[in-house]
Amino acid sequence: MPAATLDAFLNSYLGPPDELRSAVVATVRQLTQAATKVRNTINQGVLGTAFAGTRSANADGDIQKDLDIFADDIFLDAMRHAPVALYASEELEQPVLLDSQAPLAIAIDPLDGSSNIDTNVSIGTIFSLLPAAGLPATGAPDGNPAAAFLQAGVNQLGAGFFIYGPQLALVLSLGSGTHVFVLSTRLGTFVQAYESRIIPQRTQEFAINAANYRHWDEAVRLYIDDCLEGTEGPRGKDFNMRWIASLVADCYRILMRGGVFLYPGDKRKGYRQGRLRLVYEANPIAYLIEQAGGAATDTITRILEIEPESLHQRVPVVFGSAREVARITRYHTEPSAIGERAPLFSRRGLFRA
Ligand SMILES: O=P(O)(O)OC[C@H]1O[C@](O)(COP(=O)(O)O)[C@@H](O)[C@@H]1O
Ligand SMILES: [Mg+2]
Ligand SMILES: [Mg+2]
Repeated sequence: MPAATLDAFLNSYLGPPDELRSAVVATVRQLTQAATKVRNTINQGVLGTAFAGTRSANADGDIQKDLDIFADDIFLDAMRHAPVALYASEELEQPVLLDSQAPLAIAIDPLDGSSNIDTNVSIGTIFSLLPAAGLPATGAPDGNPAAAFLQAGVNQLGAGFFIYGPQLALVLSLGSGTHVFVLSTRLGTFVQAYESRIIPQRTQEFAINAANYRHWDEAVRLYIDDCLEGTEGPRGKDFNMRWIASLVADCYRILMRGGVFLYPGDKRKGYRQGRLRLVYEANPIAYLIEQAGGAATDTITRILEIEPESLHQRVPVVFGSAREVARITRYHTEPSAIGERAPLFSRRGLFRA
């Protein structure tokens, strides 16, 4: 039976006394309060006129909108009341040290899908919870607090995202399945909507920004070409395409009905490693996807096994239905098979679903 509320779910996760577990639970509770505040501001749209304009660039060179900064402030403030040692954000060059004795480190994308703010399309907040204990974290020998975040995504204690869409939903995994909670304004609390989502293994739907076609590597082009050829091509079936340009919304759709998402590296300046950030975008999304039976790679390597080299590093990302993700890896690792393709579709047997 699904737990009726997020509170019930968190209480059942708590189990016997355990410092890390209770820290995770306390932090998720603070995050939900902060997300509700951000949601209330988003609901104002342009009436919250303070959020119409743009600011300067963030650590990664992206233009920061006022709502990016506002959300960052709200979440940082909330984490001051949580057992969190370090707060790392897309919007801050360096992590903020909050409490050197606390057991957790949080990495966050406070406002994902910024380009959709003005267009009334779903946006979100992505977070990754890591252990801070035992790391050079709080007093790194080189004085670098970012070192706490340079651990592979398999170390995550939990991950999730809020989606500010028609519903305010929380997609959460604490290591046993990926669960969805929706804010009930009637009850004033998050209520479980889906317990343990399972992503179908196969799919006929892909998500990619096709405007970058000419910049992609050969393997990505061939994969998309084969999908587009539909019943007349080597896949022998028609595909559908979606691209919301909000990672949270594209991920939510895949959790609900399957599909595959690609943001590969490409030949544009600064895009060799794609656009998405490993520590606070790819890792938490990969954790949620794997916990739902899907797969996530950088086209070849499992995202969760990549050792980050820097806090804001980018990574190519492919995630979703496991068989489709594996197929995309084969386009990258079996170039001889790709070479045998058209005009006779001699790869037909290998690549047919
Ligand atoms: O505009 P593009 O190149 O299609 O990129 C869209 C992608 O960029 C992002 O908006 C990056 O996230 P931010 O908005 O947090 O920078 C993703 O949500 C989305 O998947
Ligand atoms: Mg983002
Ligand atoms: Mg962002």
